[in-house]
Amino acid sequence: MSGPRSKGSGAAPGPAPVPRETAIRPGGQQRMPVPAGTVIRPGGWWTPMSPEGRGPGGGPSRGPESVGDAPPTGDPRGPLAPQRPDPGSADATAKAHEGAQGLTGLEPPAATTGAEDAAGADADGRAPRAPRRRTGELAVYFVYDVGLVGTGDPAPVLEAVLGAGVRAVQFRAKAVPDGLAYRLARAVRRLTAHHGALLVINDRLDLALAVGADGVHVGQDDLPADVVRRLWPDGLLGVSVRTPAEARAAEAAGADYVGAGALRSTATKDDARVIGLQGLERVAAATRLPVVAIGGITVADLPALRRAGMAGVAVASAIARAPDPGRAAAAFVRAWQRASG
Ligand SMILES: Cc1ncc(COP(=O)(O)OP(=O)(O)O)c(N)n1
Ligand SMILES: Cc1nc(C(=O)O)sc1CCOP(=O)(O)O
Ligand SMILES: [Mg+2]
Repeated sequence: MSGPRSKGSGAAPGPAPVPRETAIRPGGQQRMPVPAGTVIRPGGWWTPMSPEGRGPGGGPSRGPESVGDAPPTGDPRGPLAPQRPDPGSADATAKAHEGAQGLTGLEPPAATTGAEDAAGADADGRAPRAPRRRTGELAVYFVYDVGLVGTGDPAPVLEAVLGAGVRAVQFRAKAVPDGLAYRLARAVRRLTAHHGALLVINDRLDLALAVGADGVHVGQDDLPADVVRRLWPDGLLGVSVRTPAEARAAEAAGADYVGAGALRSTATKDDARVIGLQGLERVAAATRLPVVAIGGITVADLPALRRAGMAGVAVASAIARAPDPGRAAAAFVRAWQRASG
């Protein structure tokens, strides 16, 4: 669903089964088709790509075959352990995409995970809030960029980040083979659901549906926002904008929030166009939608971004590349609370 080759993170296609470590380089992105007429309903490995070959937090890289070693959810079979699909659920849809590797560890749709309270129960504490009503949880929105973190087990980074109070994760996998992207996204779904956090998939409606994500984020060169909204009426929909006009169009198309940026240039997305703080302010003034700033954001930016009317910050490298991602995430959460108080 992305435009022709978004830059900033890409992967060399890897053979099946999952390669032990897949190098992430700019390149093409494969697609997984959504069957026509699909009814759309809401719903570990660790091989970070640091030049030193060390994982976030300084730990060693681990191969995918160690997935079952350290289950994040208490499932002794590990994060990709088989789950029984609910017929008609996104899980069942996903099973159809399993292929020869037989991994079936898809988390059920969010509405049935049992994580509803943490996932945002209504004031009465009974009914889970629909993803579209949870934009307040985008305050510190972690972009889990496979180009930064690698194709290894998402658990160490995400357990740390989610444990630090981050309530929303975007899964961004550029130029990653479909099967691998699916398995990674499924593991991320499992972890986010366990923590009651939102999961938004970058670019790809098909992948979002396949793993039972809460939403999808599309840019100006991706599948048009009004088309996504028509196909997924209940999904949380984010749209990237740079101008007031784009923000108004996103609102008209049915977006739930806009991602605005870049605040500054960033190695995570080398084709990002900088609009700066003033550009962000202009976007915020043009729409009633929550505006999430993105692009090179650090903790020190949060007070100014809050004053500029931002509803949140989307952050990749300042967390993923930090020596201790959990600590970095906690600093963002604290700084946002302070800036908002
Ligand atoms: C929260 C948020 N805002 C903006 C973007 C950028 O989306 P896009 O312009 O489609 O670029 P890619 O991320 O697809 O390269 C985003 N991902 N998230
Ligand atoms: C994914 C993305 N979109 C951008 C935009 O300007 O639209 S900037 C960006 C990268 C965000 O990562 P980091 O926090 O490492 O800069
Ligand atoms: Mg995009």
